[in-house]
Amino acid sequence: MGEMVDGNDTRTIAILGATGSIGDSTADIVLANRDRFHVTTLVGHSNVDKLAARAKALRAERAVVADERHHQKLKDLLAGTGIDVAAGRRAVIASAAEAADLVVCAMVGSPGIEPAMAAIEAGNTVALANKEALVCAGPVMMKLAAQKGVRILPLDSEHNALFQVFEDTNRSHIEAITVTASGGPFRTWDAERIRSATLSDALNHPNWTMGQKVTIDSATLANKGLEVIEAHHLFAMSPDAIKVVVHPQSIVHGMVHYADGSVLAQLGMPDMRTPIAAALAWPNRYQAPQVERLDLATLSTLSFERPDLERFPMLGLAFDAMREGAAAPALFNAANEAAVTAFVEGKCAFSDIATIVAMTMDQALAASTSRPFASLEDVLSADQNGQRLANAIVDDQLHGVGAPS
Ligand SMILES: NC(=O)C1=CN([C@@H]2O[C@H](COP(=O)(O)OP(=O)(O)OC[C@H]3O[C@@H](n4cnc5c(N)ncnc54)[C@H](OP(=O)(O)O)[C@@H]3O)[C@@H](O)[C@H]2O)C=CC1
Ligand SMILES: CC(=O)[C@@H](O)[C@H](O)COP(=O)(O)O
Ligand SMILES: [Mn+2]
Repeated sequence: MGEMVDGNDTRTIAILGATGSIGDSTADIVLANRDRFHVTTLVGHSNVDKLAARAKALRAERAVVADERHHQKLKDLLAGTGIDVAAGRRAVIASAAEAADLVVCAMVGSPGIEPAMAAIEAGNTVALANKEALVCAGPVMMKLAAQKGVRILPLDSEHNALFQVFEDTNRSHIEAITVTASGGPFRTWDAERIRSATLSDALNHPNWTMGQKVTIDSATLANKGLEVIEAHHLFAMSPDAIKVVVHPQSIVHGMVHYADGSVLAQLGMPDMRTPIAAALAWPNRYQAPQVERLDLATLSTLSFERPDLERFPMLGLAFDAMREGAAAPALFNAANEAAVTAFVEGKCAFSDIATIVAMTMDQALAASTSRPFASLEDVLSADQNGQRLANAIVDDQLHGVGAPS
């Protein structure tokens, strides 16, 4: 990536997931720093109206839609603009592999694994929001990044916070890191009420405006579980050195605990444009004029509490998966993706998400000897296996049991 020497460099940037929530925040930062970026490719899945509008607004070279059924419409929308158009999964992966100073990986879920790996294989710096890709591919992805000398810049707010602290301090004598959790919309709900939570309840995040899947993950605390595994790989921290604390205001995003008792933290308003600006500008700083400035005296209260693993079993399951290693994190993620889809489709109750994940992991791990992943194929196969098992549990065992009436 081009280093900022005089503060006037221009970075080429590709954005995968350009039409999503992270895509929105990334576009804001690019537009606020227009002369800093040259946008190569924007990738979306099916929202071609938004993709075309964004490609024009960001003056992108190319727009790629993953779902080929929308190819013609995208061509029509961008006719006469000079913006190239492509479609299909191969084109998405090829976009990630094109030379760019930064590839923002912000697709949701395991479909983002191969594009992220392709970007790293090509030697591109990756700005990673798509935590599921790293959770699934962990050691394979980190090994490839090390081999290729590729830096993975975290966009996830907590990991970006920790990255910022690490960048500014000596990375020795670290005892632990803390990832904060808002606690989600059900932080104060009792177990019975959580059991029958509706989709609209789950989408009512107290602090962050995000895509549907990560918002539901925040409600189950699966998001925090994924983030713990993400931190394990990104920062090479042992499972015992990764802590989670519930912090309902989402102002303190991450903390690093040192051997002398010091704890360094990064703070900011809950707005993804701050971590995105920090990652896209690294090792410098760019403008994020849209972000409300932090005023602690106005906020007045920052509170912290322990997570409750009984009401939120997904967090404990994620710690188990991280400690088990090998296929377990990919299975955890795959089962969660399938269970969240089932919940969204009304096929299971909110609390069944954890049941489906626990059953999937028990079945999968009992049926195979757990060996470390050697390749991307191992990762993709565990993902498919986890999705298949979880979907079978939804169809065969939970059918009609947990579904809301
Ligand atoms: N939103 C946030 O604040 C945060 C998000 N993250 C992580 O970032 C990732 C993205 O989250 P978010 O932006 O909220 O999600 P959204 O659902 O808002 O956006 C997802 C994006 O991915 C695209 N997409 C979905 N499936 C595919 C596919 N198969 N191929 C190509 N593109 C695809 C969508 O296209 P289309 O619009 O056309 O469907 C859209 O651009 C997730 O992994 C999430 O956990 C992490 C921290 C914070
Ligand atoms: C903005 C971001 O980074 C999200 O991943 C956030 O962490 C979600 O909030 P929760 O703390 O509720 O999971
Ligand atoms: Mn996060």
